[in-house]
Amino acid sequence: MTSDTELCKDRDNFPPLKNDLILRAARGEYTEMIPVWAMRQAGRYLPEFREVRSKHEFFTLCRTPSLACEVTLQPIRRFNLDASIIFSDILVIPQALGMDVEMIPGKGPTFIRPLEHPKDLKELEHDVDVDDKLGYVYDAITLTRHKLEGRVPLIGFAGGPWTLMAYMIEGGGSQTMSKAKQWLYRYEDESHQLLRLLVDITVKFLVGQVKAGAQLLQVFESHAGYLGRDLFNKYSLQYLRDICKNVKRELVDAKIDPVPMIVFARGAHYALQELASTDYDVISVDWTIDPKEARNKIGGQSTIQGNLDPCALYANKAKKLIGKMIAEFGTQRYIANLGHGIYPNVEPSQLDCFVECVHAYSKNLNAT
Ligand SMILES: Cc1c2[nH]c(c1CCC(=O)O)Cc1[nH]c(c(CCC(=O)O)c1C)Cc1[nH]c(c(CCC(=O)O)c1C)Cc1[nH]c(c(CCC(=O)O)c1C)C2
Repeated sequence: MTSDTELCKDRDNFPPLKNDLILRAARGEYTEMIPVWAMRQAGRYLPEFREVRSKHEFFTLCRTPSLACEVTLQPIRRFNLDASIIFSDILVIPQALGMDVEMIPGKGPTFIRPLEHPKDLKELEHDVDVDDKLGYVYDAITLTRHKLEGRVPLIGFAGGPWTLMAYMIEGGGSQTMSKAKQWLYRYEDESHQLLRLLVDITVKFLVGQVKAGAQLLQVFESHAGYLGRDLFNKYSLQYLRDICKNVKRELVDAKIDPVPMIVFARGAHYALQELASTDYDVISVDWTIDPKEARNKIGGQSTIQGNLDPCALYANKAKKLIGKMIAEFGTQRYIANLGHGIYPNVEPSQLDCFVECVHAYSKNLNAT
């Protein structure tokens, strides 16, 4: 038996992939049924996650490859999902830049000393060795690729630069993002400086994740909706575009096949056309966007991911809502998902119903 410590470093002998549905959908190839996964599929709605979590602090889970691997696999054991996503958090990048973040029960991630003024940028570690600081994520990815035994592809991820900037300034969640937006209006140059720093680190981090075994990548620009068209175009779009372009270029330069990339700019209705003109292969949309409108705006060149309201899983007639979503998106160039992360009080059986319904309905539609 090879130990976890050895498997964490073995990037050469991954088991062959048995289910490539999501990769085919991302590349625009035919899929006999719609691939499906759920954002935050590893998490508190699963009793087995709460059990592990009760014994370990959140960031200890992220930093311990065997634990991160275990909670990544939990939803894969239970449901017929078509992708796994490595258990980690978008806030590991601010941590790598030298900021302390704690997970406070009932409150969520909290920065001990958020950025208050542009002069605080000097305190960040500008020459951070990403591969060294975040090597624990790479080890978790490599180990998980082995332990998945090729059942489904493994997704790596990072936060979008504006979303990370917002957390670094707000110090945690916020209703308005008014402190972070104040920077955008008042300290334009310093905002761009911070966003560029985040882009550089994110590119290295995502390339490192692919080298470690990630088979797709998703960028979570979860706070896009706070911006509106003008601020989004100025402070998010170009940086999201650069991340994708640079990750793909660096992989080609390193003679590694680029992997499909997904962008989730939550709330960015106004930017669907622009996002479709970037190099991202998949545009992920939230539940407030109408499927047909999304298709029209995004066009035929990109795959769409989304977008069931996470609360629709509570409905007595969830199957009907899932059927409607599939009928509207169609079965091709489509990855079924929720419009945002699954909530902690969802019953695991409700996610099972989502997965099974997507598969059954789409197989049926493809057969007719
Ligand atoms: C399970 C979990 C995670 N993060 C947090 C939790 C719950 C904390 C706990 O157990 O105490 C805290 C945790 N981490 C964060 C939050 C949101 C805080 C807030 O804005 O109020 C919380 C509660 C920050 C965060 N973290 C993440 C995002 C982007 C996605 C999104 O928009 O939801 C964001 C915004 C990404 C993330 N976070 C996580 C994953 C795991 C992989 C999976 O999807 O299964 C991923 C992809 C894991």
